[in-house]
Amino acid sequence: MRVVCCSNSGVSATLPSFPCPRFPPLIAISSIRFLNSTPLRSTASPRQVTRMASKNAQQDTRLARIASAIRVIPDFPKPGILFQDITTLLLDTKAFKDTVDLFVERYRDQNINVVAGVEARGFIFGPPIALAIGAKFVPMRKPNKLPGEVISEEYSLEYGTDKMEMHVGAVQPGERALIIDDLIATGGTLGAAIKLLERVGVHVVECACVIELPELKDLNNYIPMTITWCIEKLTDSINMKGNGRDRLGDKSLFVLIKGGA
Ligand SMILES: O=P(O)(O)OC[C@H]1O[C@H](OP(=O)(O)OP(=O)(O)O)[C@H](O)[C@@H]1O
Ligand SMILES: Nc1ncnc2[nH]cnc12
Repeated sequence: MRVVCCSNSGVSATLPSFPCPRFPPLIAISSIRFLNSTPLRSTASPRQVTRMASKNAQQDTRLARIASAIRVIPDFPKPGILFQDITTLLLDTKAFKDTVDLFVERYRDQNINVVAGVEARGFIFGPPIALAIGAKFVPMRKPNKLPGEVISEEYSLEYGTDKMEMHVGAVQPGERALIIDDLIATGGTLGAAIKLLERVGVHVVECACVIELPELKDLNNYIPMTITWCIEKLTDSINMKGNGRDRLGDKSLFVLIKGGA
């Protein structure tokens, strides 16, 4: 999987993971990571360089606002989970608009016909993006929710399995799709959405999420390995190469914010 973090600017924000009191206030950003920075081309004129620099600064501000509008609630829905709560992002009209705008800016010239949103939180971000880029919105639902004929795909959760469904006829072979969800953890959910669309001949251009969580199994893997290997893995993570690279196979993933484990 290729992971792209707000690659237009080369910037993504990082959410802190820290012990919080229950229902903490809106979090502050601990750091902003500069990733995949697009080098300024030597052929750019001074005016172009200034314009690019000011665009990057504008995107930094937007990502900082988005990151600080996401609330982290420890031990929800069960002990040990740091829940990334995007409902507080929806309360901040500017941060919500910035979130939608960043996706729209990336996808509006990509000839995308379908925005597929994953239930439930992909239904929040998907429709405004679909409307803005002139694509139809297709809901990817939990089982037994869609009334018409469906195709379905089973996928693994940490414990057990789940199923995702899509209406037959909602998409056509050859269409170009963007898959939207709020968050990627194991990648099982997005993987199922990719399979469903590809089974009916749709080209999945990219998956996009607001937040990416690091894969816990990656972190566990650090423990028994050699110090050199650990340093390499950590360097990869810092450069956004290691984390979650295999979660979606070779499919590209675009994320705005890196959440803590
Ligand atoms: O990458 P994964 O490990 O598959 O996890 C990510 C999924 O988990 C959450 O949804 P959840 O299943 O909690 O459903 P909900 O949005 O209906 O609450 C989240 O909104 C993603 O859809
Ligand atoms: N930590 C988390 N916060 C919010 N949604 C999630 N889905 C899976 N893990 C999650």
